[in-house]
This record gives sequence, structure tokens and C-alpha cells, in this order.
Amino acid sequence: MEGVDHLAFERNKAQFDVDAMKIVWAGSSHALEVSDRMSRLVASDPAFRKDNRAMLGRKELFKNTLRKAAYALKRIIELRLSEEEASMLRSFVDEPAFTDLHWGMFVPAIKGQGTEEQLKKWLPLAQKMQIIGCYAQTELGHGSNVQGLETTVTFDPKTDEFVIHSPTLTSSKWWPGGLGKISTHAVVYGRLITDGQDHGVHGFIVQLRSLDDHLPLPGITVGDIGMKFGNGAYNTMDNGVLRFDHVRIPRDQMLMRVSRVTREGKYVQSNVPRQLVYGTMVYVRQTIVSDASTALSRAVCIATRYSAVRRQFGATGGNPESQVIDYKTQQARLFPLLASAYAFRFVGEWLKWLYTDVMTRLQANDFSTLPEAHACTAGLKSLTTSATSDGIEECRKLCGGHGYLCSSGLPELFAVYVPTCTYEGDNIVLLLQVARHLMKTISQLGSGKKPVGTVAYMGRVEQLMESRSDVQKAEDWLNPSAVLGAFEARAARKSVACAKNLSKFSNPEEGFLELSNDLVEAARAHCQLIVVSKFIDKLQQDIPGKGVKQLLEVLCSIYALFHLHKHLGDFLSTGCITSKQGSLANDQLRSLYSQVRPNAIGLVDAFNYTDHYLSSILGRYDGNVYPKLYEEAWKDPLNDSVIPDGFQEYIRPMLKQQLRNARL
Ligand SMILES: CCCCC/C=C\C/C=C\C/C=C\C=C\C(=O)SCCNC(=O)CCNC(=O)[C@H](O)C(C)(C)COP(=O)(O)OP(=O)(O)OC[C@H]1O[C@@H](n2cnc3c(N)ncnc32)[C@H](O)[C@@H]1OP(=O)(O)O
Ligand SMILES: Cc1cc2nc3c(=O)[nH]c(=O)nc-3n(C[C@H](O)[C@H](O)[C@H](O)COP(=O)(O)OP(=O)(O)OC[C@H]3O[C@@H](n4cnc5c(N)ncnc54)[C@H](O)[C@@H]3O)c2cc1C
Repeated sequence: MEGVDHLAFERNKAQFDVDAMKIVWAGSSHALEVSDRMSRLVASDPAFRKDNRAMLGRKELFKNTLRKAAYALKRIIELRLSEEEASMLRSFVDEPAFTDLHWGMFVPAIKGQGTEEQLKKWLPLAQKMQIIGCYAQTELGHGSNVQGLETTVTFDPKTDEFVIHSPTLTSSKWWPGGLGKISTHAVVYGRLITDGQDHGVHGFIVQLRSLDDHLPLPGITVGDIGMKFGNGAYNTMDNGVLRFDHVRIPRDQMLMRVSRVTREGKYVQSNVPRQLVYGTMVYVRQTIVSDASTALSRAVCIATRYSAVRRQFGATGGNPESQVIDYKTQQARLFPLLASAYAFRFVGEWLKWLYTDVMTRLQANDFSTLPEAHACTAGLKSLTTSATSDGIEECRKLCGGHGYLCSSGLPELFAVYVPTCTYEGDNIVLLLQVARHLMKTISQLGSGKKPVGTVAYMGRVEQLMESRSDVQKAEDWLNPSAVLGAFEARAARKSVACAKNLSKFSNPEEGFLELSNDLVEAARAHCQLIVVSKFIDKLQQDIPGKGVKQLLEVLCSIYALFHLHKHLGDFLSTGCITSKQGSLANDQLRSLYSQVRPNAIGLVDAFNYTDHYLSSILGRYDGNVYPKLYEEAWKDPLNDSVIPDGFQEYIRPMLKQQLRNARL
């Protein structure tokens, strides 16, 4: 039935102010107003239709993405949208495109690594999209190991130019988004060589294609690397391959904030740490954490609404069957994901603050918080993207068979999302970076250096090695200090155990390799502690709205106790809690799930997603699932004709032959 809200009875159950929760989710009333306006603008414009993506071939799909990108820019200019509005509009278009890399990496790379003069020259061109850029770092043979890149950039003092070259097949740039077909420029990473000396990897602005006819410039070979996972999905992006054959660029196209090459060919390092060459990755990893909360909340919104619509078993006395959301097993799978979406939102907010703070300090030549920023962005990117990918797949299963249909929105969401575990740093490689930070922190404890920021708890390591949880009844687990105490003790003990084992190796690097599984687990425990503690910090703020804070407290406890239950082995084996306390946490979880149940639809409504953005029949706001699924099936091109192409050609003769054989 059109126009009827099939979920109204669920919405009426909410015990909190959903509009106030929308503001908390968006970050502020202003952010909510802008995102609401931009999402409706996109949803109401047929040019941004996206329900046919899975049916399109690669070329059509790609052309369609280019049309949308050009149209989005036209609307941004016509409507005189601010940078904030424009960025929101692009995100609601919801289609991976070259523009993501242009705005998300090319522009930030120039901003972060360029000199004042370079910013003046390149930023206006990029911001007006008079040039289109990408981020060309990864090579066919080298991704995680950035120091292993092979592309050479050799200074030629005779002409005051750099000569860029791809010496081997494995040095071919491979993967950069936007590179394959569209970018006119790239920030290319290669080994800087002056006077025969290799100075390691640096970034350079390189023009790839003519601004007149878009043909590759002399010495450049460039193209798309081919179809990727899933139909539609990430295939709207032209991930590319690029080779250089002694391509010359002017000296002033080396990004020279960190170090520079003089006219005479002298390599000069500034006082800025060399790791700033990796700065764009830190920036993007930070944005990926907030994006994780968006992707997970989309999947959770779909699975929650559908779980309230879907009924199976339990029809008694003429009553309808039970809503599947009422099954405790469904709640125990779904509600921790709902809690995780909120947890990632708040840790993402905090990470944005941390990043902004680091940037402000860098301007004042204070580099002290850079290692913390690297460890937090790397670790939280890893933790949140792995959990979100797994969470989207779990939401698909929570929707039963219908979750497997493209019209559920979940297969495409998964296919687009899952490479997040790999790009911007493989998730295991990034956790190993966190582990290095933790081991370094522990090794410096003896020197009197007080750990600060997210490793501050290591300063209390002696106390944490001895501490015992004082939880005696299930409700004690609602006390934030009980939860924090257990998570801090577990993280500290896992790291200390690694440090002790490492000290047994005469060669620390050998030890690091040998113990890498334990180190990854210690890093994960540390990152989970950060998420839990930032959720708890968020609850210290003034949060207005009837019942809003109380529900967030419930979600915070669910996030923490779910992970305590999931990693019970860790908590028990490190002696942080007893098995009795573990089982009390599980009892408390059951009660928390019951408190979420009447509020579940309200909590996903608070994400304020339009049906266009969700792109899911199962997650429709009005819950009118079955008639729409039925309608959608008939739209499949296979149903255009009663008898499909190929039947007369292959199946009819086969049937006839089989019938003939049977008669013989
Ligand atoms: C509008 C917003 C839109 C946003 C979205 C935009 C785009 C996203 C959309 C789509 C995604 C598409 C694009 C994807 C792009 C990419 O994937 S780009 C390529 C990304 N590549 C990687 O992430 C490679 C991963 N590898 C690395 O980062 C490094 O090689 C690694 C850190 C693993 C090792 O580096 P190495 O120099 O060998 O390190 P060491 O272990 O020796 O460390 C040396 C010291 O440097 C410190 N450090 C390392 N990295 C950083 C850093 N980023 N920042 C600060 N410091 C760093 C490290 O801790 C060591 O310090 P100490 O010596 O111990 O003190
Ligand atoms: C969709 C997509 C978009 C991308 N966009 C861009 C882009 O715009 N620009 C760009 O430059 N790059 C881009 N990339 C490349 C991306 O950054 C790399 O693929 C990523 O950094 C992982 O590196 P890799 O492929 O070398 O993986 P590998 O390092 O080869 O990983 C393979 C396996 O080895 C393991 N491994 C590697 N090193 C270690 C170690 N030290 N210890 C333990 N295990 C290890 C990993 O965990 C993994 O299981 C993109 C990739 C994808 C998939």
C-alpha cells in the first residue's frame, strides 16, 4: 500500500527524542541541516538515479559516472554551494568516482606537502577543476612497502628538470583511482636521485594528459587496470596503470615542503620530519573512520527496518507470526552492530579533532604528536573498516535470502566497501604500525618519559598488571570505570607480554616478525580500548533531548560488553576478570538488548537517510517491502521477454534432442 507507514507502530514505541538524536549523529544542528538539505536535493533529482547500476556494462556504467560528476559540479556552481555543501552533495551522489581522489587525495597532497608558492599555483587550478588529479603511489610490485617503490625521479642539472622513469614492469604505477581514463595530473611518488644519490621516496606533480585533446603526453603509457569485485560497485572508478619513459618535469614540480632540490642539484631537508611525505595517508585514514560509521549505519538501518517487517514462526491464536527482530539471536547479532555504528561515529569525531590539533601544531613546528596521530589513524582505520566490512556481510545474512538480492542494497554496499580493508594501508600492516608504537612506548617507560594521549594508561602499567575487576553483579558492568578498567588492563597486559617476549630475541626485528600475530592482537586490544574510552568521553558531554543520553549509555555498554564477551579468552587469560564476571557481562548484555528493542527503529531513523541514499527495498522508510520487491523483480531485463534470448538457439534443440533420445 502506497503512502502507508508500515513501521509506524514501531516508531511509536521509541522512548527518546529521535530529532535530538539526529543532531547528535550529524554532529551539530548545522551539520544536520546541511546534510538533510543536500541529501534531499540529490534524492529529488532524477539525474542522480542509481537503481540501475548493477545492470549496466562497464562502459555504460563509467560514462554514467562521468555524466553525474559533471552534472554535480554544474549544480554546485549554479546553486553557489559552499565547500561543505558541495562535499556533502558529492557524498550523497554515492558513487565512487575520480572526484573522490581529486578532492580526497590530490588536493590534500598538494596542501600538505606543497610550499606556499606551490599552493598558490596549483590549488586554484585544482579547486576550479581546471585540472583533475589523482594520487599515484602504489606500483604493480609495491604497495604496503612504500620505501620499496621503484619509480625513479632523477634531477638533471643541465636542464633544471626531473626525469621520471619506470625502470621495470613492477615499477608501473598500479591502482590509483581516477588515473586510468580521466586524470590530467597526478601526485606521483618516486625515488629522488640527485648526483647519483638516492634520497628515498618523494612526491611530484606530474601532468599526464594534454589539456587540449586529453591524449597522454609523450613518454606516458596509461590505462585502466580492469574489472574489480562485484557488478557496478567500485567499477565506476578508473583505477589505472601508468608507465613513464624518461618523462621530464620542471624542478619546481617536486612537492618541497619536507625537502627540496636547489638549482645546483643540492638536496636540502627542512626541519619538518620526513614522515610528512606520508601525511596525505594520515588525512585520508582519518576520514575513513567517519566513513566507516556511515557505511555500517546504512547496512544496520536496512537490516533493522527489515527485521521489524519480516515475520517467521510463532503464529498463535490467529496472531501474525513473530517479527524476526524479537528473536534474541537476531538482537545479539544486530544490536552490537548498531552500537558499533554509533561508537565509530564518536571515535571518528574525536579523530578529526586529533588530526586538526596535529595540523595546528605542525604549523607551529611542534611535531611531538605526529607518532600518536599516525598510530591512531592507522589503528582506528584498520579496526573500523574490518568491523564494518564484516558488519555489512552480517547484515546481509540478517536479511535472510532477500538480503542477497541486489535490490536489498547490501551486495553493492559490501562490494564498494570491502576494499577499504586494503586501500590506504592493508589492515594488518597498519596494526603492526600500532604495535611498533606500543612497543616503543613500553621500552621508554624506564627512561621516565611519561606516555601521553591514547597510550597514557601505559603510565599506570604496574597498577594495571595487578588490578582485579571488582564487578560483583551484572549491573556493575554499567559503571564506565569497571569497563575502562578491564579494557585498559587487558590492553596493557597483552602489550607487556609482547614486550617481554620480544626482549628474549637478540635481534628485535626478528622477534617482531616471529611475534607478529601476538603484536596484532595487542594492537587490536589497544584500538578497542580507544573506541570504548572515546564513547565514554562523549557521554560526559551535555547531550540534550529526552532519553537521548540514556540510550547512548545503553549503546556504549553494548559496544564494550559485546567485545568483552567476544574476546572473553583474552580477558580471562590475562587475568583481568574472572569467569564469573565474564558471565555477568553476558547477563547484562541480554538486558541491554531488551532496552534497545523498542527504540531500534528510532535509532536507525536518527541516521536520517533518504530512501535514495539507502537504495534498498528492504530498508525503505515506510517498510512497504513485499509489494516493492515484487514490482522490482519484473523490472529485471531478463523479464523483458517471456522467452529469453538463447532459449531457441541452445535449449530448444537440446530439449528436442533429449526427447528424441528418450523415444529411441
Ligand atoms: C573528501 C574526503 C574524501 C576522503 C576519501 C578520499 C579518498 C578515499 C576514497 C577512495 C580510496 C581510494 C584511494 C586509495 C588510495 C590509496 O590506497 S593510496 C596508497 C596508500 N598506501 C598505503 O597506505 C601504504 C601503506 N604503507 C605505509 O604507510 C608505510 O609504508 C608503512 C607505514 C607501512 C611503513 O613505512 P616505513 O617508512 O617503511 O616505515 P617504518 O615502519 O620504517 O617507519 C618509519 C617511521 O615513520 C613512522 N611513520 C610511518 N608512517 C607514518 C605516517 N603516515 N605518519 C607519521 N609517521 C609515520 C613510523 O611510525 C616510524 O616511526 P619511528 O621511526 O618508529 O619513530
Ligand atoms: C580499490 C583500491 C583503490 C586503490 N586506490 C589507490 C590510489 O588511489 N592510489 C594508490 O597509490 N594506491 C591505491 N590503491 C593501492 C592500495 O593502497 C594498496 O593495495 C594497499 O596499500 C595494499 O598494498 P598491497 O596491494 O601491496 O598489498 P600487499 O602488501 O601485497 O599485501 C598482501 C598480503 O601481505 C600481507 N603483508 C604485507 N606486508 C606485510 C608485513 N610487513 N607483515 C605481515 N603481513 C604483510 C598483507 O597483510 C596482505 O595479506 C588502491 C587499492 C585498491 C584495492
